[in-house]
Amino acid sequence: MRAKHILAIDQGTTSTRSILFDADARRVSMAQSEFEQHYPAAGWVEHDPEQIWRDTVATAREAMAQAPSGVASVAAIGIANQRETTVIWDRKTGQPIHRAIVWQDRRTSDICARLKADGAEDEVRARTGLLLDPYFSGTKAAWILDRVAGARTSAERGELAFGTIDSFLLWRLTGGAVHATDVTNASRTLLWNIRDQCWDEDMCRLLRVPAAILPTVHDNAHVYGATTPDLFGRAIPITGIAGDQQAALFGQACFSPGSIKSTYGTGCFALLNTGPQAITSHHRLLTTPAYRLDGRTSYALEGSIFVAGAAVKWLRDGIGVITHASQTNDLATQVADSHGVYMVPAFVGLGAPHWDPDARGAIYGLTLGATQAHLARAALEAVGYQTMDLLNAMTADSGVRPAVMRVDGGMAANDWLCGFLADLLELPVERPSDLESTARGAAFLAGLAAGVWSGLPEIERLWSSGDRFEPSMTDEQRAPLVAGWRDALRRTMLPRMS
Ligand SMILES: Nc1ncnc2c1ncn2[C@@H]1O[C@H](COP(=O)(O)OP(=O)(O)O)[C@@H](O)[C@H]1O
Ligand SMILES: O=P(O)(O)OC[C@H](O)CO
Repeated sequence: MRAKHILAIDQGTTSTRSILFDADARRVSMAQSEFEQHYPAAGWVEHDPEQIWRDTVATAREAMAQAPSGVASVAAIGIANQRETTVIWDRKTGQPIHRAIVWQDRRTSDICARLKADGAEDEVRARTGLLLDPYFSGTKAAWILDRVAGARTSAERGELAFGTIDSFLLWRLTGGAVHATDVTNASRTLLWNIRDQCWDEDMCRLLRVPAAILPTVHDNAHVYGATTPDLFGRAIPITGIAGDQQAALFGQACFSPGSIKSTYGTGCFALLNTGPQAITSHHRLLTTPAYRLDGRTSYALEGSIFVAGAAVKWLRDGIGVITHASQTNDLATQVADSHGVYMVPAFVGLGAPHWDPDARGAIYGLTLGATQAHLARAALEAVGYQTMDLLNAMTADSGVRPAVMRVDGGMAANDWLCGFLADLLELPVERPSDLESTARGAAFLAGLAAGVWSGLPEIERLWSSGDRFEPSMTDEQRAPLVAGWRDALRRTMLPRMS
């Protein structure tokens, strides 16, 4: 093994992880900290940026301390982050002026509905690859500027900085020296023009976000800056940044057009690499940069499902049906089917391909025979059905039916889910030996810029397969299950459609 280590910071929706990788992309050490979710009103979700910052520093220190050679061997840092989550801070003090508004937050759905009614959506899609949905950062930033006293004026004077979590962490890690982000995070704001590769003045005007608050945008593998020496004992270069889902695509070595990965964390995000071509979706998927290296962009079609593991978390924390997430695997296996129970996990609205911010979760088909096991199975099945809907939309848009689906994220540890996915997608599902693809992707990007790895072919060779799940369900078995899902989905959206 060569001596160089890369520290990857994976700042996710529910936890902050720091993982040290060696030059063979093997995990050396890891530290993780779960943090508090704030729900100040129905449909609102916030995080405390100070807690995220404290956890980032603490987990990074812990991960490096666990390694035999400590901080000394760390060649570079890579950051992957929950995307869209919005922070605005004071450039002078470095203090956030409001709690971070999380990607799941629906508070700006009225603003989006108004813009849609004004006919802005086609233009928005053409410029940004996105749709008008409160998911993205732009309307969240405008909301903060409107609600915090004096913020809009300060923003226009250039006194405030906007960033997704990567940007906020970069600012703090560099002691306020660098206000930057990468192209994947920029592209989730509704303010970044994916074709011209610049902040879009018209979009800034439309969403009322002053350009003065926006960060500089770079390639994913880039020397962004260095940590202040007081943090970890010496300055460490920060040389890779990507939104977590793009980082996972990179960590899964999905470099060729037609390769696809699906990450099952809080939500589920499937990204299909479409190469240098930015495909416009006709099925309400997102067009998004997958990564930009040496100024060359590879694009992806993305399907975003807002609730995957979060439904399992709700079974555990919300209604106490289970005490541990992994129990869902055993429960699903105990029963022959879901007993006609369907869960539509629209807890924070529905993402792709429906984009219905006002839909809410529902459980259908309950009879007196329904048990805890059927409920757990229905929660897992819902994740499968939603992934199937995304894959069908991707195939319709791109003409590509991938040969295999690579999966990762905390929920991909669930064998039953992986088997059900293979059956529904009618594709082999491949799970890497280590599920931390997001962190590995951030490490790969940082390692590329730091000279630890020479290029994509070398990284491709470092990817290692764990388990493979082959489809075994017949069409006759699949058809009624899917019909039941379609019916449940229709019922969930129906009350507001009529
Ligand atoms: N064995 C399992 N079966 C089902 N769900 C699981 C399992 N293990 C973890 N999860 C779910 O996965 C999520 C955690 O995955 P993770 O990748 O850490 O999420 P994030 O990065 O979004 O914080 C939680 O929502 C949890 O409920
Ligand atoms: O925290 P995750 O892994 O669910 O990812 C969140 C996404 O980046 C939101 O777009």
